[in-house]
Amino acid sequence: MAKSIDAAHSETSFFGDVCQFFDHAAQFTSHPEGLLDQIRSCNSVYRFRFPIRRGNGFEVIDAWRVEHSHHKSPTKGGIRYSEMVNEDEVMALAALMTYKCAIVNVPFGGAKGGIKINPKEYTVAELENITRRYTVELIKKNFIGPGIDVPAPDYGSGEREMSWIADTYQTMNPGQLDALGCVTGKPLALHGIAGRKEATGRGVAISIRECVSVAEDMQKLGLEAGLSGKRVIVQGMGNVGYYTIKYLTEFGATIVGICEFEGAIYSSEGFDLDEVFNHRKTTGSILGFSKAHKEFKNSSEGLEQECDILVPAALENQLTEHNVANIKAKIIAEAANGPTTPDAASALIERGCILIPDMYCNAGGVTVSYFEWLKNLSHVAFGRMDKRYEENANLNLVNTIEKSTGVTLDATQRSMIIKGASELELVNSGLEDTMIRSYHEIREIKMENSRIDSLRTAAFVSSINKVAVSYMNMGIWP
Ligand SMILES: NC(=O)C1=CN([C@@H]2O[C@H](COP(=O)(O)OP(=O)(O)OC[C@H]3O[C@@H](n4cnc5c(N)ncnc54)[C@H](OP(=O)(O)O)[C@@H]3O)[C@@H](O)[C@H]2O)C=CC1
Ligand SMILES: O=C(O)CCC(=O)C(=O)O
Repeated sequence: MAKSIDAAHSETSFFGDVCQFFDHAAQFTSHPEGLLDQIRSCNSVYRFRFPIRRGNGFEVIDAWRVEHSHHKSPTKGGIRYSEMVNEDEVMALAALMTYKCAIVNVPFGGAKGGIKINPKEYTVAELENITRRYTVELIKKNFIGPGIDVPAPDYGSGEREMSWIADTYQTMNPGQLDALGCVTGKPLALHGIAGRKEATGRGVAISIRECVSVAEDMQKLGLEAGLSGKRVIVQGMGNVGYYTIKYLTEFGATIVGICEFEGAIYSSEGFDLDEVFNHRKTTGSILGFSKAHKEFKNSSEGLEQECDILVPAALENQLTEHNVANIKAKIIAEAANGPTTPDAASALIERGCILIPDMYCNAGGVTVSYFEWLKNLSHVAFGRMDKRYEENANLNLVNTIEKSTGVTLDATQRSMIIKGASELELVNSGLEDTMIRSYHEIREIKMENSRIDSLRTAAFVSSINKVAVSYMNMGIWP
């Protein structure tokens, strides 16, 4: 059967790349081509334009929302604010959301949004107008709602934009009890959830920690198991990159390189995240940091320096046929969506590198978004009902044990045992469990079939199978 128009996208397009990875993995499944075509294609592509007032005139803004798959509702995915955004990119990112949610068992279909602006060139008031008008356009076409399609932050957007979306949706839907579940990544004060801002980076760090914990796999790379002392280069110090560095450092890794838009820095002794962050904030550039041993005005040279692990956490198409030969890392952790082209990925795999695929590696964000959505639907913070109950039960247990054994715990031991879990602790525990479990799920799929060449192929096999089961169970209506 002929492939859909979507799948036939140019081989050089980002969506084409995602379809190429999909098709490679699909050969390890037994689904009919019609079903595979349904899974692979984007179900709804909404492209729209709207005007905003600017200076003495007005400007027309291009925007998109793509719902890739409705095998589960709502659909879910961030909104990218970037002057480079285009329809192909939003389609690719929406498709990745479908596979990502399936891998980590988050019960959503995939979606993504895009607004074609460079947010740095707009005032806060203009950004608010753009975001609110974008939301209204989604409402008009039924492309947003707690049970329909739930946006979140992505490149160029964050808590502030999510607040404007929530407020606009709530205003346009007075009395809708679950209205705040229309978007995730909101600030805590607007019923966001503790830990969402850090979640993607935290999840990336956990995915890497899990990967390097498998001694058998590390031995093949000539590396010791464990993160301690592993040299890491991170590209992008935005939301995802910043928290990835923070948690990798906490887990014992050494950040030897950081690459940003304007250049890259390298130090074999490792960087302190906040020193570099503050230097960039004060001077406007990562370059000129006094503790760097080397610096590169051409940022991509930073990716090619000596390290064990490379974490692209900025944008797609960073590792390509043009630079892959110079990459020294043995492990590539795709914190960004789509940072490695299919050609570069094949070269890395052939060389024996481990590639932790984006659709798993950065799934911590949507995992915690799912927790936020659940919190919004239940109208109660996690831990609120049971924290005190748990503490009282633990206290009774400790008292009973002390009494029967004659051993008295000191104050620190007592409070550690008695303490009930806070929302943040529950969120982090759910995130950690999800990332660890999913890593081994995809690794197992790879190990079970020697023809499956990479964790990405295994991840696609896992998600194709899960989405296929949903579609088969749903049947076709009418
Ligand atoms: N936010 C989230 O929860 C999730 C994000 N992702 C993905 O992670 C990636 C990063 O997103 P996020 O951190 O949210 O975005 P941000 O906008 O917070 O940060 C992106 C960072 O990357 C830098 N950057 C951009 N281009 C380059 C480049 N060519 N070389 C080096 N640095 C560059 C930016 O620099 P500057 O400051 O100069 O603009 C910025 O510091 C994207 O691919 C996104 O889709 C995936 C899952 C969830
Ligand atoms: O948190 C979410 O819902 C989605 C985040 C996102 O856009 C992504 O994972 O790429």
